[in-house]
Amino acid sequence: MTVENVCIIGSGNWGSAIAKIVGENTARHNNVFIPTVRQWVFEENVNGEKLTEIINTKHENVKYLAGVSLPTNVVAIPDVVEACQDASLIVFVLPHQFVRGVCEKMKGHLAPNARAISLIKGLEITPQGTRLFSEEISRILDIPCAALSGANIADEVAREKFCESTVGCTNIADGQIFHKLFDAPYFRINVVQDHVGVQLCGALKNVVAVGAGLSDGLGFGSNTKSAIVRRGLVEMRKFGQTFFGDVVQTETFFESCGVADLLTTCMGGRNRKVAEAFAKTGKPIDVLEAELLNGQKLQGTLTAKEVNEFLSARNMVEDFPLFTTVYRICYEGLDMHAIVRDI
Ligand SMILES: NC(=O)c1ccc[n+]([C@@H]2O[C@H](COP(=O)([O-])OP(=O)(O)OC[C@H]3O[C@@H](n4cnc5c(N)ncnc54)[C@H](O)[C@@H]3O)[C@@H](O)[C@H]2O)c1
Ligand SMILES: O=P(O)(O)OC[C@H](O)CO
Repeated sequence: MTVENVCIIGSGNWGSAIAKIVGENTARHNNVFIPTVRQWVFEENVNGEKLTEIINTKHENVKYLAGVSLPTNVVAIPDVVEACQDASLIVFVLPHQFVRGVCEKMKGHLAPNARAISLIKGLEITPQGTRLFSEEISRILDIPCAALSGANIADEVAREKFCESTVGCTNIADGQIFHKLFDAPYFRINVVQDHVGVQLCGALKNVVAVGAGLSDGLGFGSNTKSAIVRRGLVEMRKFGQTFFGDVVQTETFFESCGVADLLTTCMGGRNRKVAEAFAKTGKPIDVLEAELLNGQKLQGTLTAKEVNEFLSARNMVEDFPLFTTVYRICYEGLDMHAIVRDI
């Protein structure tokens, strides 16, 4: 059996939580994986010290996942080329706005047997249409790419509170390897072959979460939020059916990446939190992101804009009233009460 060499690209809130799981699993299954996991960390100064040095000495990402110990076999590296060299399994876990730039730097430096998995929740919009991040990574780096997504708020996963997640992988043998890399007693993995549906759910739920946060901020109750969640789920499935046809399976919406992630993100996620504050204060979203998230990045408003560009180009904004209303409230100054009036 080939021994797999793992690297992680990204070290934010989710990147750090997943590094804990991956580090634990490579050490446990040392007949399948080389125990050392290299993690590319976007270098920054934290209280006068380099974040990579803090991670490598204290074994804690004090900025993005404070209070959680990382396995000592996870090694932080500031140079992305050095981090990915010789890796056979590459885990991408970055805010979606940075993916293309980072992949361009990695291009031409990968091992011939490299395969990737994307944990990114977002969509890449191109003039031709939407592109999933697995496709964008495959296109730039010329390697196969699977996807992992689920009802996984990073802080809860890192504190080993039980949850599930979904791996979407068309190659069955690689799906089994990814199962070994991520599955843990507190992080149960189900592997499906619909990697498109897995990613579509992960991206679109963030737009619904913004709607749920607006509802909370305006003082509506559980019934209203449930209505937004239900309509969001309908639009997510419709988006999949309309633009990806039979490639996206209805069953995928019942996996952790589907309805479960939609629920958790609308109850406890960062998109919900910032949208609630937006409805309460009227401050610009980017100001609230900086004030409330300590360097973590919001995905839902950006995805709402990207989805709107995609739908506008096809004259289809009215077919997705919730996605469109979230966009108009966040970017066009539409009255926030439209979140219940216009959907
Ligand atoms: N946090 C969660 O609970 C969670 C759970 C599941 C999935 N996700 C998804 O995982 C992905 C990564 O999210 P996260 O929570 O790890 O990140 P995050 O929101 O904590 O983002 C901060 C990260 O972005 C990096 N960064 C900042 N500027 C950069 C630049 N110019 N170039 C490259 N990197 C830069 C920072 O160094 C840091 O690692 C997202 O798609 C998110 O939707 C997040
Ligand atoms: O905090 P959010 O809104 O980015 O959501 C986090 C995760 O995607 C929940 O699974």
